[in-house]
Amino acid sequence: MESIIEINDIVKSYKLYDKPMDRFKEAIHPLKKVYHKEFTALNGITLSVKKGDAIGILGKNGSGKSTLLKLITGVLTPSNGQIRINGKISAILELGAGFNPEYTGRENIYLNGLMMGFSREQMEDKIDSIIEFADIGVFIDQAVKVYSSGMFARLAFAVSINVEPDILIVDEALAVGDTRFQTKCIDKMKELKNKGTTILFVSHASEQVKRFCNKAIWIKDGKIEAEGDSSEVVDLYEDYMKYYNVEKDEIISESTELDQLDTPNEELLLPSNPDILSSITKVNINSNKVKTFDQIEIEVEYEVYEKVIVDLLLGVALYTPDREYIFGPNTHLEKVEVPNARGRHVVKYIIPRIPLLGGTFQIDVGLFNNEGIVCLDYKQDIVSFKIVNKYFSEGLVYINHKWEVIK
Ligand SMILES: Nc1ncnc2c1ncn2[C@@H]1O[C@H](COP(=O)(O)OP(=O)(O)OP(=O)(O)O)[C@@H](O)[C@H]1O
Repeated sequence: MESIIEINDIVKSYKLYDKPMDRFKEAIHPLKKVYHKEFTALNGITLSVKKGDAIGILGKNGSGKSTLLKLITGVLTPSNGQIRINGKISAILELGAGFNPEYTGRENIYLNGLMMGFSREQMEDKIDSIIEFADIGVFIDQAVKVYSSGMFARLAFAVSINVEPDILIVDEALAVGDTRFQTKCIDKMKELKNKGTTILFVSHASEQVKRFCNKAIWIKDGKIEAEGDSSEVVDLYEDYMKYYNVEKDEIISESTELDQLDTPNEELLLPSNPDILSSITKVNINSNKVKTFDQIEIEVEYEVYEKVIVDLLLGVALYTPDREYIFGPNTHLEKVEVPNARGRHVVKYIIPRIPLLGGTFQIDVGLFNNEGIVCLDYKQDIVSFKIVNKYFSEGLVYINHKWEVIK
């Protein structure tokens, strides 16, 4: 298949000056004295992106992700190497980039359209759907300098995904939007992906990359450390982050505390924040102390505040006390339908024979939509249980096995 982005051995170095004045001194020095140090942010990146790929870009802070995206969009030029782009790019880079702060939202839509090569007439056909998607009310006719980061994200998304790009670049922009808007954006991104748009997607939530992207690259210290199937690259990256205890952002969404939700009647609790579409209201476990091969039952009660939440899924994850992830199935992957209409629902998760050996284990419960990309509610360590046995084996988990004496 043809490649839409070809990157060949690019290097990007920045000049670092100790003082702003040094830049000026260097520019005017008659003997061309050097006042800067070189810092190489990207060092020999080679990458070929095929049309229709959704590529996740992983890497800890400062690893060079944004630099790579800025090179692809042409905001920066490489110090060395070549980039070949074979289509129209629409990018959501830093919030507010590409907007004129003095112009209104509406004027900025036209401005962005012009930069993308659309005429004013062509933009006139698109403006209503862009404004509807952004959904920022009267602010659309206010200067964007008064916008909140959430409004910026809405406008930037609305423009970028409504201008029929061949390549859509999203750098962390989803993180600022509220749940409802995130859902809308993911739906639209999926639609574009299905139509063959190539998507480059940076997210600190590596689970989002696993679920949305088919491929991923991991950038470490300005070089590609791993690339390939998104699930494999995310696992490698997560292992590294865990092993080196590298700080990373939590994926956990805002959530309401369970105790305040414990109501005796069947009336739905109204969330304090209209952005909450669904919440986990109770989690029970059948027993806090069991033996290996006993049955574990976890009952999850949750509420849906929308008429219906499309693709609602429930996940239950099992962890050791030091947050080693043991097992985390979800209803989407296992094609189980859970109730998703307005109301209070209860779903039971059953492990008929728990194979874990002794120890204390923690349970996380999460509600998501969009195949697990958008988190609606997440409760970490919500219940725990202990496994106590008479000594019969060692290790974390009992694995079926047999012994054969050969000689
Ligand atoms: N204009 C600049 N001048 C000097 N150094 C820069 C400049 N822009 C970025 N850098 C440096 O280059 C490195 C890579 O930055 P980049 O923003 O690409 O990383 P990132 O992976 O996108 O990080 P984050 O996840 O924090 O956004 C960092 O060490 C950063 O400090």
